[in-house]
Formats: sequence, C-alpha cells, structure tokens
Amino acid sequence: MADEVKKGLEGVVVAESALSHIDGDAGKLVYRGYTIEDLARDASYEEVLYLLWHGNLPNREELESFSESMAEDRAVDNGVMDTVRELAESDSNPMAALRTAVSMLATYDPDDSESDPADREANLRKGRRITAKMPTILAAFTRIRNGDEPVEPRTDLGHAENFLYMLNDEEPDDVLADVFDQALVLHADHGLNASTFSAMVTASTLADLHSAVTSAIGTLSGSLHGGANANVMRMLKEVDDANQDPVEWVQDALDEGRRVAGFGHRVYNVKDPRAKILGEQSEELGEAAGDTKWYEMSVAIEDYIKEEKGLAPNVDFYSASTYYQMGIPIDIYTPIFAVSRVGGWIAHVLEQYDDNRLIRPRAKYIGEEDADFVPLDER
Ligand SMILES: CC(=O)SCCNC(=O)CCNC(=O)[C@H](O)C(C)(C)COP(=O)(O)OP(=O)(O)OC[C@H]1O[C@@H](n2cnc3c(N)ncnc32)[C@H](O)[C@@H]1OP(=O)(O)O
Ligand SMILES: O=C([O-])CC(=O)C(=O)O
Repeated sequence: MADEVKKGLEGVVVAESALSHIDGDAGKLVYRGYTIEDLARDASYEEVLYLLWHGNLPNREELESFSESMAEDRAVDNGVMDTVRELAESDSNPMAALRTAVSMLATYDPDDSESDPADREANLRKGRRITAKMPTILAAFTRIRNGDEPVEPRTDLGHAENFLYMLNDEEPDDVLADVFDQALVLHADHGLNASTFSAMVTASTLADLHSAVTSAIGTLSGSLHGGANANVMRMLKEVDDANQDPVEWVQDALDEGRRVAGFGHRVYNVKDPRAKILGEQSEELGEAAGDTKWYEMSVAIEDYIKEEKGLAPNVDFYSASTYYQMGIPIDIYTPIFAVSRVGGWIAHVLEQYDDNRLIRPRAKYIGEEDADFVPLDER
C-alpha cells in the first residue's frame, strides 16, 4: 500500500472542499450545491464569485457593493501596463503575458507582501483585485499587439460586458454580454483540476496568493488542460480550410494515435454538463448569424468520437466555436479561461490557508541504490 503508485493521482482524495462537486457518472456539476444550469442561466459571474468566496449567494445590496468594489479595482498600474505593452509588442504568447503581468501585480498590491500570507481579509481584497484586473490586462494585450491603444475599463458595466467593451472598444449587445457572462460562470470552478491543485500546492507552502495564481496560470496553459480550447478551434479551422469532412479528419487523427482536443476527462464518464450549455450557445450564435457550420462540424465530430471511442466532449469543445463566433481571437481562449477560473483558484486557496498542511507526496524510488562514487578524474 505504502508504495502503490497512483499515476496522475487518479482517484486520490487529498482535501475536503465545500466549493464544487462533480458527479462524473450523472454529468452533474454544482457550486456550493447550486447546479451549473441554474447558475449559468440566472446568476452573473460576480454573483458566482461572491458565492465561491463568501459561501452564500449575495442579496441585492451585498451584490451591488461587491460588484462596485470589483469595478473600482479594474484599472491596472502604469508599471504593469508598460510590461503588458512590451510583451504585446514583442508578440509574446498571451498566456505567458498574462502569467507575467499577474505575477507583477503583487508588487503593486496595496496589501503588504510582508503581511501574513494566510490573512483571509487581505486575501479577499487581493483576490478581488487580481480578478478585476485580469480582463484589463488581457484586453490591453490583445489590442496593443494589433496596433490599437488599450481601452480604459468602465465602472458602469458588468465584469463580462466590460471585458468585451475593452477588447473591441464597443459595448457588446445584450446577447453577447450574456453568452460571455455565462461562459465565465461555467468556467469558474471545477474541483481539484490540475491548475487549482497547482495553486493549492503553492499556497500550502505559505507562499502568497499572487504566487498561487501565477502557478495556476502556468498549469492551465497546457494542452491537456485549458490549452485545449484553442486547439479545438485550430482543428475546426484546419478541417474547414482544407474543405475536409470533419469525421474523416478525426478518423485519421485517431488512427494515428493522436488525441482529439476537447474530448475525454479525468472525472466525467459522460458529456460534461458545461459542454451541453456551451453547445447550445454555439448553435444559437450560428443561427443568429445565419451560418451554423462550426456547430454542425462540432456535432459531427462529437457523434463520431462517441461512437468510436466512447469519449464525450469536455468544457473546451464547445467554448471554442462559441468564442470564435463572438469574434474572439483563438489564442486568447485559454487566457479567457484563466480570467474566469481565477475565481475558483482563489476560493480553493482560501480553503487551503484556512486548514493548511504542506502538500508533499512521495515518489516510489526506482533508481539505483548503493552506487560507488567515482571521482571526476577517474570517470
Ligand atoms: C478544462 C479541461 O482541462 S478539460 C480537458 C481538456 N483537455 C483535452 O481536451 C485534451 C484531450 N483529452 C485528454 O488528453 C484526456 O482525455 C485528459 C487529459 C483530459 C484526461 O486524461 P486521463 O484521465 O489521464 O485519461 P487517459 O489519458 O488515461 O485516457 C484514457 C484513454 O482514453 C484515450 N483518450 C482520452 N482522451 C482522448 C482524446 N481526447 N482523444 C483520443 N483518445 C483519448 C486515451 O488515449 C486512453 O486510451 P488507452 O487507454 O487506449 O491508452
Ligand atoms: O476538472 C478537470 O480536470 C478539468 C476541467 O474540466 C476543468 O478544470 O474545468
């Protein structure tokens, strides 16, 4: 037992959490008991943040005060903005740029870095600032690399609406603002996924919140995790550009032993409930534009992979065509995931600090024992 290796920590329970629960067989996801369907339909991202960070849904007054504070925290210091500009002008990878800028926010945060890293009230303030500023950083980065000037955040718009406004220098219509807000709600938390666990490991050493979030952004970027959403759209574009049958493309990929981005999951054995909602968004956006080709290609791929491999789509599969039809550049899909998931990272880090124990597993040693040391000159 002591030396049994659980590769990828599959099935290992390492913490208690009251934040989100996934029923992988039923395809059900709840945040603090509320179903993702109810939250996506009826709650804003700000409400979900409040729920995750404070433990209950806010009443109107609490929500207004929370949303106002978030909105006031949107502006980013010039020092950070200068770095964002430099990274955008040197065509940095957007996830790397976001990671660098978020790490830098620590230096400008008014809560003293010398203070207790586990101070809950300070972490709620820091967490609010990080979450409020990430969209500003990402929108500015995206505009600057296109040769446009950043658009200052507004305090009179909701979190989702303000991001689209800063990205496009134009207020989104209600449909787009709502679709984006729902996407943020759907991505906000998901148990001990890899990036959240990474944030928890960092926090468990009593490193500070900015370090935990910076670790998590790095972890989210990989193609087996958040990076898959951009790869889904790259695949759909490749199929479309080559005028190929999507099923044939996927058949070839599977025959060559390649993984298809947006399919499979460590916890779900059935379709991810978030993919169902995002699939509906993708279809509706297509119908509104009079062209459902991206949705139809996606459905054809879904049906084939289900039939051939028994694998179902995860959250990344339909967010891709949803964002694409909103005109969002493909390489910022994963940073957008981070803009939402930061809420969950912070909530889990708060839980970790509240009941901390250093996270430190072991490896089963399979190397040599008792090797005879040979001095350098004799090797
Ligand atoms: C937000 C998120 O992070 S959601 C996940 C986003 N990632 C992706 O979409 C990338 C594609 N998916 C994958 O690589 C995997 O399904 C993961 C990483 C999500 C889960 O991985 P694990 O739980 O470790 O499953 P594992 O890698 O053991 O796969 C089990 C089997 O399914 C196959 N499989 C899993 N996903 C896929 C896929 N997308 N395409 C083809 N085959 C797959 C594996 O090859 C493996 O088959 P085998 O037993 O014959 O070797
Ligand atoms: O839970 C996971 O392993 C991956 C995932 O779907 C997420 O982080 O949203």
